Amino acid sequence: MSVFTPLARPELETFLAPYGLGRLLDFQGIAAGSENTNFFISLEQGEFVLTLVERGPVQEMPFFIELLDVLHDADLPVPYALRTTDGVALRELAGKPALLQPRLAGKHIKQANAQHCAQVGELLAHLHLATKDNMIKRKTDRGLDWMQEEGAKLLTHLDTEPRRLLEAALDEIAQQKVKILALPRANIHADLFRDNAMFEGTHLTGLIDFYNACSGPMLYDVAIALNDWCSDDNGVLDGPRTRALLGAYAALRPFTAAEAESWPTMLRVACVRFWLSRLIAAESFAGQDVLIHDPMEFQQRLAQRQTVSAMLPFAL
Ligand SMILES: Nc1ncnc2c1ncn2[C@@H]1O[C@H](COP(=O)(O)OP(=O)(O)O)[C@@H](O)[C@H]1O
Ligand SMILES: N[C@@H](CCOP(=O)(O)O)C(=O)O
Repeated sequence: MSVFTPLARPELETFLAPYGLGRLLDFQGIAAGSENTNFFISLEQGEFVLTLVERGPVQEMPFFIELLDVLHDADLPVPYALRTTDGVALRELAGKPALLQPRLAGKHIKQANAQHCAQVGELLAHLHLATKDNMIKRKTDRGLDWMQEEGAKLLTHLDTEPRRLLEAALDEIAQQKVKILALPRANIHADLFRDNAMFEGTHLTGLIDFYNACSGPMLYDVAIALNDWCSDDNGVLDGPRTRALLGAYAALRPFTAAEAESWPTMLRVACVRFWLSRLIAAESFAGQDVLIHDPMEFQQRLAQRQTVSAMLPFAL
């Protein structure tokens, strides 16, 4: 489980009172998630999620709150910080920054099909279109510099084969960095995995967990999503799901020629990002009661992305 900070009913009741949403009926810690403490909260006036921010860029909470307001105002299905009757969005509980958000309907899906992937592509394009002309600047703390720095440190922890794979990827990042950073930018989710989307049947009801969101190349966001939504169990990209996600995205925001050229590199960079963060998490949380994702999954995906056959549909 990942409830890092347990809460007692009286402190919750005191915290929730200023929202004016009625009495606390029930609350339950959420086991899923690996970064923050989350609770499902039932109040007389509805269902909510309380998040205590445990790690990561705590000082940048105003960015996340502003971005979610922008996306909510653009009618995208995202949570957003509710305000107390005095208008306060970011509060503190048990010494941690705390937010109350509406609970989105739906649940995560494990097995994605082409219909799910098309909706993910469409929503991702809407997210980028809603922010690309008024991007709220935030440099990611897990960008190319971070990959180069952490990757170099981790090389010595790896066996020969994965070390060669990572070395080649780090060399490519060094060579392609300028090109990657010059690609078209917007605010990006940067972690659009299956466990950050909610579905009712094949209908995408929401996107959650914006704590990796930043300003960055839109193509990077597409590559991150594709690597999770469209990989098979061997890390190979599945044709129908890949075409569905890319086609739905490009129908709303056509890719540029520069993006098409950088596509194979971007798929590899997106693998490196999560291979490294999972290796680091596996080392730092070993033996603890924290959800750790398997680093091997991204090692395997990176190995499979050495040759990329899926072309990016782009506007001429
Ligand atoms: N607004 C929300 N609506 C519905 N469920 C949510 C919402 N926010 C979080 N959850 C639930 O909590 C779980 C963990 O949330 P997440 O933001 O992914 O945590 P973490 O930041 O720790 O990874 C999600 O998998 C989801 O089930
Ligand atoms: N979706 C990621 C976890 C989130 O990344 P992090 O760097 O914020 O831990 C994964 O599956 O690895």
